[in-house]
Amino acid sequence: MDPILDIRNLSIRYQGSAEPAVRNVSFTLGRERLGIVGESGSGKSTVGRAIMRLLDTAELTADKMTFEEVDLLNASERQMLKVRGQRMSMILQDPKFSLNPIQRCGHQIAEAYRTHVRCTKAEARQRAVEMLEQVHIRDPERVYDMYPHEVSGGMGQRVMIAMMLLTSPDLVIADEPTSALDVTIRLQVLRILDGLVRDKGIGLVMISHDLNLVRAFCDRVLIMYAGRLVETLDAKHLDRAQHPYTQGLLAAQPRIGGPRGPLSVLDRQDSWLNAQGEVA
Ligand SMILES: Nc1ncnc2c1ncn2[C@@H]1O[C@H](COP(=O)(O)OP(=O)(O)OP(=O)(O)O)[C@@H](O)[C@H]1O
Repeated sequence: MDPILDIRNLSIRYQGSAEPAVRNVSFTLGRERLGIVGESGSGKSTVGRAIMRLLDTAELTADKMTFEEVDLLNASERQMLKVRGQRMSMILQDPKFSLNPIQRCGHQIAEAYRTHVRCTKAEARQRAVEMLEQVHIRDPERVYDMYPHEVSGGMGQRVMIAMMLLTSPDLVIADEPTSALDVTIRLQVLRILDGLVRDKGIGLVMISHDLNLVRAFCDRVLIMYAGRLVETLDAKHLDRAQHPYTQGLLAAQPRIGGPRGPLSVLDRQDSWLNAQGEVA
């Protein structure tokens, strides 16, 4: 089956920056959960925003960058408006910044529905309530009428996912979707995302700092370091990592139940990148 995403040699340089934020990154995505892991500033979110074509202030080059039949390098903004929000969606870390603070949660979902589908206000409301049910909100009529500041972080994140599901996207990019949530709520949100991959066959890109989370949740993992893709591994075979950066990340993970001792600290080496700045 053709991949949902096919990216070859993607490089991105922000205007005014001497160094590219992303260099020669290549990967494909099928109907699977793909993790992108790396430290802060390694370029993970830049890759996510590039796929959505949300980088106005950056120069982007690639040999190929396609989403299904859409050529993301050459698509017009008009085409992208149709693709973005309908066939591909993004979930960000904190719903507080994504939801409109002065509109009731359900109203925001209903209005989003009406931008895509011609229908009455009552039909849009009905659809919004159904979406809230789909993300396991127990009392959807009540949550429909709540303002974003009245719902918890986990509930807000589910409202965002409900909004995203309106158009049955094929690709979801989740950028640290659970970092602001406590452990039990995090599991609920992950279960919903997992259901989307299993039941609806979407492709999910999960951007995260958390190697343990990605290891448990994803099928494959891309490891980024200093804008480069240093390694791609099956999540269940992370322990077979060859690159010293990945090995260092794994060694730096605290282990519950293991012997206590000082946590290992990642010691970066210039030799991880060669003189041309490529992965050694
Ligand atoms: N709008 C921007 N303008 C200029 N430089 C930027 C911009 N956004 C990000 N950068 C730079 O690009 C590099 C990659 O940033 P990016 O946010 O993609 O990293 P990240 O791995 O997602 O980090 P984090 O985990 O902290 O979100 C960093 O050096 C960052 O400072």
